[in-house]
Amino acid sequence: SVVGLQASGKTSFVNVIGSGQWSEEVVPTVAFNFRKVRRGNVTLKIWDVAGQPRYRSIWERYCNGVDAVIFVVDSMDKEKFDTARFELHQLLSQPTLEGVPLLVLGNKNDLDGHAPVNELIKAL
Ligand SMILES: Nc1nc2c(ncn2[C@@H]2O[C@H](COP(=O)(O)OP(=O)(O)OP(=O)(O)O)[C@@H](O)[C@H]2O)c(=O)[nH]1
Ligand SMILES: [Mg+2]
Repeated sequence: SVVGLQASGKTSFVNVIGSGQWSEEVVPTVAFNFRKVRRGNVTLKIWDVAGQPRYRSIWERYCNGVDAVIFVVDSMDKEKFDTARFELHQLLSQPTLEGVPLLVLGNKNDLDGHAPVNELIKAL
């Protein structure tokens, strides 16, 4: 399951994993997208969940029972780190998520001025 604030780049990330292609033509996700991606003998079933405030309460439903959660952060958007931190910790405090592996992915690090990893760790 891929979650994180709106415009952090979740759908773009899943597109790149799925088709190896980057597109500027990405629209904000409504609710969620489901995508199956095959890599060798592995099939990834990916929930790409919407990040706008009204959808955040459904994250838990898509994270509950998965093999891993990826929390995507826009490492350029420092003003949203506090909100990202709040939402991440809110999600992790759900009893249903106990023991689920988590990857925090600092995205948009192609842009000049993005927060380095240790700043992201501190902020989140
Ligand atoms: N420079 C740069 N831009 C990115 C990157 N990833 C995504 N973007 C841009 O960020 C914007 C939002 O990307 P989306 O993939 O739609 O973000 P999202 O997290 O799926 O957003 P929601 O579906 O609304 O939750 C788009 O304009 C993307 O082109 C990246 O790694 N670098
Ligand atoms: Mg999206």
